[in-house]
Amino acid sequence: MKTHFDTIVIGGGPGGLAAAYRLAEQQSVLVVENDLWGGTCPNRGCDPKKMLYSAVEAIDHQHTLQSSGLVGTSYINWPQLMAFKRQYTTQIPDGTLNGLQSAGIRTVTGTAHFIADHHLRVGETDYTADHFIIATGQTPTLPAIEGRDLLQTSNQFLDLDHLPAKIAFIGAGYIAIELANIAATAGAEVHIIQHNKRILRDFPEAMTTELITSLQNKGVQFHFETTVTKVYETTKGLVLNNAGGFTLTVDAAFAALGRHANIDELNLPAADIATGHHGIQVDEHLVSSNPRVYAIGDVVDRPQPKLTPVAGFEGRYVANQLLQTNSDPIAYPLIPHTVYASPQISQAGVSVQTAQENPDQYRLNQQTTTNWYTFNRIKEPNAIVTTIFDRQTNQLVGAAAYTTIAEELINYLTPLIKNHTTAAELTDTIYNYPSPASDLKYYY
Ligand SMILES: Cc1cc2nc3c(=O)[nH]c(=O)nc-3n(C[C@H](O)[C@H](O)[C@H](O)COP(=O)(O)OP(=O)(O)OC[C@H]3O[C@@H](n4cnc5c(N)ncnc54)[C@H](O)[C@@H]3O)c2cc1C
Ligand SMILES: NC(=O)c1ccc[n+]([C@@H]2O[C@H](COP(=O)([O-])OP(=O)(O)OC[C@H]3O[C@@H](n4cnc5c(N)ncnc54)[C@H](O)[C@@H]3O)[C@@H](O)[C@H]2O)c1
Repeated sequence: MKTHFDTIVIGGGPGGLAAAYRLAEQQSVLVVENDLWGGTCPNRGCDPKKMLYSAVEAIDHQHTLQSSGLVGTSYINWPQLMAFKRQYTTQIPDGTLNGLQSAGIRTVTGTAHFIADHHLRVGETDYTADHFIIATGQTPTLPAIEGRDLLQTSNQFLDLDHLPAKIAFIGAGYIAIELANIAATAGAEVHIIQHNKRILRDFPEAMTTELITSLQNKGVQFHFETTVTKVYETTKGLVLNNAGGFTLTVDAAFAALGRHANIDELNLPAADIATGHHGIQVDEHLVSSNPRVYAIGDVVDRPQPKLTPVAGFEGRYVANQLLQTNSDPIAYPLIPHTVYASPQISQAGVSVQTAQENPDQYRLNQQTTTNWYTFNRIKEPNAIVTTIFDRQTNQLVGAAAYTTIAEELINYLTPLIKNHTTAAELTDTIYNYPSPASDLKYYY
């Protein structure tokens, strides 16, 4: 059995797979995965979350169109919605494995750990390689409090057979907000417990404040400036409390206060691979402190957002470095982000906060677009689109949107920012009318 490879990839998620497929065009490649082939995004992240969100979007539209001739109400049948999600997720691990094997990539299921500089052990077998790519991702973080083991995480939420009647989320980032919105729309009583006053700290505050109201209208209850210090079980359910007098009894509680890098099992000191607070330290070429070893995706200690397209971009970048088709330091394109709530908030490029802090450099154009045809047609209750311009060049440099179509709007605006497209150039393009794209010139 072959045990030496040109490159060994540790982790079969979006980052590792992007690297492996590109490398396999010219190299012998082994991928090691210790859990679900395909990684977080398709098994217990982006994709299953958005399968559940499909029903939420439909209910939201039905709700807002009630006064416009759409009669009747729908509700979510959780077990059926979960079956719909599972139809998708159950195919992922085998499909991923078959895809890799068809591309001539060797695969091993097991936990990889280093035993020396270029030596990796999986189970009883030792493997060597000229290069390694660590793409082991992240795991949900549980708070260091009494009773923490009673808390569940997004992994369990996205695979619940039955929706508990009363749910708490600890944290108010992407995961808490997206899952709380799904649970509340599906009929649960939902509480969000946040240690400060801010939700979704990377998104514009004016928009997150609107989102709080929108979620409250769905029945979500926020407990701000509240830190849970103890969790325990009673016959009535799980009790979350703190010494300041906060007590909440729920049927299930989910920790959503961030994720940490999967590095503990890798025995990184054996290969002299340095780590920081947020994972594996890498240079501008994504090389770790060991020149044979690269790291990509969520496991990396870098400021870029931890998102699937970022992991894939880094995977392809490292493969091209190893195939010597690119030797430049990594240069990221614009990275749009969306929180899939009701409505969505999306942004790309220069942030609203940066623009507000630098008024001499940037001009902000914040428009309430609720009454524009596009938003009125779907009875959007409150839509805001903010565009940001460089004062010197008058070029579009950033955008943020608060609407049910924010994800698509930001997908249109991202290339306009990237290509420095002017308003005049936009009027030379014919888009389908009426559609979100035919509004683009009005954001200038
Ligand atoms: C609930 C949720 C929703 C999300 N929604 C979105 C979204 O809407 N859009 C978006 O862009 N991103 C989203 N993300 C983030 C996205 O899932 C990650 O950014 C992406 O999966 C990172 O890819 P990766 O390859 O770096 O890591 P992962 O996908 O985590 O893959 C790493 C793999 O390595 C394996 N592994 C770990 N240790 C070892 C070891 N020692 N040996 C062998 N294998 C190992 C793991 O089992 C895992 O399969 C979401 C995440 C979560 C949790
Ligand atoms: N739509 C998307 O693209 C999407 C969706 C879900 C997840 N993700 C990715 O997954 C990552 C992890 O998501 P997340 O929501 O777990 O993390 P996050 O970093 O987005 O949010 C963590 C939240 O927990 C709060 N918090 C931290 N410590 C706390 C404590 N002790 N008590 C109470 N609250 C506390 C923070 O203030 C913050 O609100 C995201 O950063 C993102 O990269 C992306």
